[in-house]
Amino acid sequence: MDQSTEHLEYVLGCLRERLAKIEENIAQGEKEIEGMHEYYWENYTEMDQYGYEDFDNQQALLGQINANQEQLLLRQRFLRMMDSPYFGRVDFVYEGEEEPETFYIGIGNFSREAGKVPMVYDWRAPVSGLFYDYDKGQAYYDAPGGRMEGEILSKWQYKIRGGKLVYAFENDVKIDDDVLGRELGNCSDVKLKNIISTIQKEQNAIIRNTKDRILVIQGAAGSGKTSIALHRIAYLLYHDRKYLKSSNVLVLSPNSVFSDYISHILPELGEENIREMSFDIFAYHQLKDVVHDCEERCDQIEKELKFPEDVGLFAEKQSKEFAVKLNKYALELEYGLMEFSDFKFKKMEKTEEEIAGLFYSRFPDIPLLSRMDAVMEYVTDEYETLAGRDFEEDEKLCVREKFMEMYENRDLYVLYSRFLEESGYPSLPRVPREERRLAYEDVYPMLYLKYMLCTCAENRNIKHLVIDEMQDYSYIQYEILAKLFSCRMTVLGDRAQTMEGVQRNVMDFLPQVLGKDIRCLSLRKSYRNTIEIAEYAERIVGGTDAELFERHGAPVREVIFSTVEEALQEVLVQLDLEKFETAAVLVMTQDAADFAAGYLKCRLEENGFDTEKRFACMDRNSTIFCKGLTVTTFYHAKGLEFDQVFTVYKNTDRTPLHRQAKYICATRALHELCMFEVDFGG
Ligand SMILES: Nc1ncnc2c1ncn2[C@@H]1O[C@H](COP(=O)(O)OP(=O)(O)OP(=O)(O)O)[C@@H](O)[C@H]1O
Repeated sequence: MDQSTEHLEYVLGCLRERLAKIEENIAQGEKEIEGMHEYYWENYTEMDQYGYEDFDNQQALLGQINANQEQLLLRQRFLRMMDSPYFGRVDFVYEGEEEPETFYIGIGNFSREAGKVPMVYDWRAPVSGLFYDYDKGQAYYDAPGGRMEGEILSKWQYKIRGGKLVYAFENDVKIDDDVLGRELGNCSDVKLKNIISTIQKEQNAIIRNTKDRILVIQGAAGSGKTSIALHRIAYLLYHDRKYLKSSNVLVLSPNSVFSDYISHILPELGEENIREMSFDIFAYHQLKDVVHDCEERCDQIEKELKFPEDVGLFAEKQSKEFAVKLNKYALELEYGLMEFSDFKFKKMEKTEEEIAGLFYSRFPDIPLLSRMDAVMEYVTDEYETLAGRDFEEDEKLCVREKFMEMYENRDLYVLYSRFLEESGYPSLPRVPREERRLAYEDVYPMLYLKYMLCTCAENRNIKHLVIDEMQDYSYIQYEILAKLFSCRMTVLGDRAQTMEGVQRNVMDFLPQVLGKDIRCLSLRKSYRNTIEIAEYAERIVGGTDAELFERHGAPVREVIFSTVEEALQEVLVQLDLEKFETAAVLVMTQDAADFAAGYLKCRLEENGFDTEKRFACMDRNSTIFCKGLTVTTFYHAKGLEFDQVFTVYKNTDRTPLHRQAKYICATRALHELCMFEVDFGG
């Protein structure tokens, strides 16, 4: 047995022992909990009348439950480590010492007994930085007690699966790229995978950045932005357990399956999953008292694809200039909207002047439409104190109604529509609430106006916000986000993947909106695609400054067909789900996706393919990312990747938005890409 295997056996043995002890602790803990329950039920009638004993019992029970929970989590981690206890090793000699120390690095800390020196270090521990940041030679890491300097004598990389050593390499011959190449050459694990064994130096600097409140990562398609953002969250959770819990982190996701797509990274890294939110759904919830329905981003994209010459006022209405106009309008409403009058309810009285005085002088900082509530509460409190009694509920309603009558109008829909008209834009249709469907171009401006006119509850529970695909959010959306969240942020994106005709660089305005303490870092190296695919994709957008990872594959196949059916027939010929785990047919519009999905599903079923399990047509309502073949639009495929991609488009699809769409499709492919054009004449 060689040294590597011997050490592995030794660590696995220790893990087994520790697991056996944990099992004992869990069984013992469960017994204790059961005993406490029994004791309680047998004795609760005799416990002291003040509840002290009851309280003590509850505390003890809670303590035991927490202790057991901790043991269960440890068991989970160590069971995972039985499969692969570590993936790296650094032999490091501290300055002034002679003997090197060996550090094994894995998914989590492991020591033979709780509190003893670890046999394996968590990849997020300070010492593990040596593994990611340095080759052999002088190196240092920053420990809580200060900087630790020394020399790396050797560095090793291991692949261990099912407790068996697949390979072990000493790392001074630039094996990094070999190992990474092998990892990237594998078929996708269906969902996004953790990359802890091959994190690159430039990526590590971002993951371990704790200094900057707002970190913006700009990077080429496939440069690992999403992966890094999630590893960064895992790192921050590990280093700041007291302040940050998984439930304090929120991801703004680009599509409805994204949450499923990233769902197993954090649990794999021993953390609980984080929350995810679609901004469009959030906006709808915020406006549903005012309108019946709101269009989503995908409705807007579909419109732009179908009627490219009539893109409407979308861009204009999301701009800074438009937000400035809305600000001005909100200021004008300060006086224009108010119709103060004398107030009288039973013996409670106030003159028009008194109310206006309170409104403008006492509560000037409260947004206009929420301010009258403050005035009402003030006046009511005053009266109730003097009268020595509180109003009944129905009286309160009556009082509120009278106060609210002092607004000429409180309907946000009407106010926004008036603004449009006054500013020279077409107004909104005058229809009852049940028929109000808000066009996408008006959703965020109306929400912006709402937050100017009504108090917006800042989301204090969220302490870290991740914004993926940052280029897809507009100025006005960032203004809204800034009002909602004042927490730390990781913002990531790629301007080359903008879903509009013109590529958007949000860094042009982000510092104005989020403040100056933004650090912007870029990732130039792209890992997802083979060289052939990446170079092809670059040509679509006229080049990017991405550095490509040297991994070769089949050339991109470009074929022209006369009908969509012929193109889809060829998809069936080329589709290789023996070789690949995931494949996708990506098209421009939802109609095209529905047609392709219907056609392919029928043909696949004729051939005995299990479409229940291995086929999906992904649309705005999908929430699961599946193995097998997915048919969807380019905009739903944002942020995802597939082993084999077929893009089917028409030869007439030639607008700048189509170009962006093709780029997004092409960069989704890991190993094989087919670009199928259908000749519609034209
Ligand atoms: N250091 C790494 N080691 C192994 N794989 C990596 C590494 N960095 C990135 N990858 C892989 O590259 C692919 C792209 O990563 P990811 O989806 O995070 O990139 P992205 O920049 O968010 O892409 P896009 O903007 O195109 O959606 C994934 O398969 C990921 O596992």
